[in-house]
Amino acid sequence: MHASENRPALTLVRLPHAQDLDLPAYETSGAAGMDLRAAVPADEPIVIKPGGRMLVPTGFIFEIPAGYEGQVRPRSGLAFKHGITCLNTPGTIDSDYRGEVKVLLVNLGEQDFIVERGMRIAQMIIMPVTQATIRESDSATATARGAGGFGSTGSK
Ligand SMILES: O=c1ccn([C@H]2C[C@H](O)[C@@H](COP(=O)(O)OP(=O)(O)OP(=O)(O)O)O2)c(=O)[nH]1
Ligand SMILES: [Mg+2]
Repeated sequence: MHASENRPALTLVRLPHAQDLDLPAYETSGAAGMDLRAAVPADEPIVIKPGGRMLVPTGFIFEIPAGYEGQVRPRSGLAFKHGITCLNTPGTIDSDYRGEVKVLLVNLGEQDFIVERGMRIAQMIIMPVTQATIRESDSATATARGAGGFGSTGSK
């Protein structure tokens, strides 16, 4: 466990359809993310067809502390074994969002994928984030790179 004084406080609000689900938690002491579980009805699993996408509820509101964002990222095991990933990865959870966190899964595999209740479908990372001040200018300042990009410095 890392020193608690360095950890931002995260409040989770459990929604009625998540009553029996485990609270999202870090699975190991050094885990970067806490796993998110599918809050789908036990008798109505979600089926994601090959090439299809589905929005999967997690059953929780995350009150992300000011100065942080939530990032919803895929789990590598699901990606490797089933071709299941998050379509909009990393999903952005704003600190002022008070709706249920949902996970947009896409099936890049060849088989139907069945999302069952309580399945760990993605992970949530809490990251510091900054809002810039924004101003408009007529021209950009000069640099050595200039407008070069997309391989302009060579491949070796
Ligand atoms: O994977 C995700 C991504 C987003 N959200 C929620 C939280 C986030 O704060 C809100 C808006 O997300 P985003 O800004 O990425 O979507 P948008 O299409 O720009 O919607 P909006 O106009 O509501 O900002 O949707 C999720 O629950 N899961
Ligand atoms: Mg937005």
